Amino acid sequence: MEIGFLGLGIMGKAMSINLLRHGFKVTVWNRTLSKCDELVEHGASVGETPAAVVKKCKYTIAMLSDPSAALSVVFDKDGVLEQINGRGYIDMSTVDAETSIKISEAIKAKGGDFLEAPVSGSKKPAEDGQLVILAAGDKAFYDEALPAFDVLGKKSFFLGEVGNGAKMKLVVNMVMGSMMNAFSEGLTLAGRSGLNPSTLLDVLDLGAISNGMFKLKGPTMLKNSYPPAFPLKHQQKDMRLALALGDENAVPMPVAAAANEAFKKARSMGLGDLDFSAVHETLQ
Ligand SMILES: NC(=O)C1=CN([C@@H]2O[C@H](COP(=O)(O)OP(=O)(O)OC[C@H]3O[C@@H](n4cnc5c(N)ncnc54)[C@H](OP(=O)(O)O)[C@@H]3O)[C@@H](O)[C@H]2O)C=CC1
Ligand SMILES: O=CC(=O)O
Repeated sequence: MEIGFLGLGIMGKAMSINLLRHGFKVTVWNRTLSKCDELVEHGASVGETPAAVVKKCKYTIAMLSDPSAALSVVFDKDGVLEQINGRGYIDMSTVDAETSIKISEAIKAKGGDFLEAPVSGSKKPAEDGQLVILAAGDKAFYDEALPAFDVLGKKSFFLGEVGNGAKMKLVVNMVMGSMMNAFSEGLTLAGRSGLNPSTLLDVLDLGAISNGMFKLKGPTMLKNSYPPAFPLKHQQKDMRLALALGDENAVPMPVAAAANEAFKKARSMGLGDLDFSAVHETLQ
């Protein structure tokens, strides 16, 4: 079955290669078209525009940076809407519920099917097909897309109406961003107070707050090395969108708000394209 894929950044590249490796025929598009070349080497075809990809494929997946990119690819000239009638569209980007609902309504009005399906898990889980997929929208379309989700992820959740996937993803990343800041502060405090921060990593790993993120990011943070798996600018976008969700629901989130300030500071220091663990540098 032919699947379309729009957006070949860190995540989209890994995910589309994974689909190709598992026997799907994939047609790709990326705003910077030259990034499609590597996918062609893996067996993909290329569409010149989002509309051209959608026209060829039973359904098309998108993995784009933020709400404005997600809206632009759907609504602009040569965008998804022009060819969606009778076809499906799955937006796996991390956006807010309002953006997702706007896209869903436009696609349905044009006779297409829609799912939002943001993911938890970073570059390596994307490469290994170990993402956690947070889908919502048309249930029949979800069932149809399951063979692709089974390749991309280790578990898919169907969360009901459009918006619930976006909200779940933002809550998860709000917790993750707050944890990353607490972790950075802990590493810095350990070092400055005369402890060996590597020993702190061992102690944390043996206790009740042991987790994959500390284990994975801790050793590189101690080397002040932040190769981008999850770019810091995207983590700050997720904190911003999660805080807006908190505003809407009158949920006080002082911890997340403080973490957002740290990510903003990191962006102002020019660290937005590094991994989100580079927020550690704001304390150095
Ligand atoms: N990296 C991670 O660990 C994870 C990321 N996510 C989420 O997945 C999404 C993608 O992340 P990631 O792959 O890391 O991001 P990247 O920054 O690596 O890639 C972003 C992609 O969006 C495209 N893009 C940006 N702006 C536009 C636009 N205006 N019009 C069309 N295309 C555009 C880029 O195209 P171009 O190449 O031309 O710049 C690129 O293909 C984000 O929403 C992120 O929050 C979710 C889970 C994990
Ligand atoms: O959105 C990022 C992730 O690691 O999940």
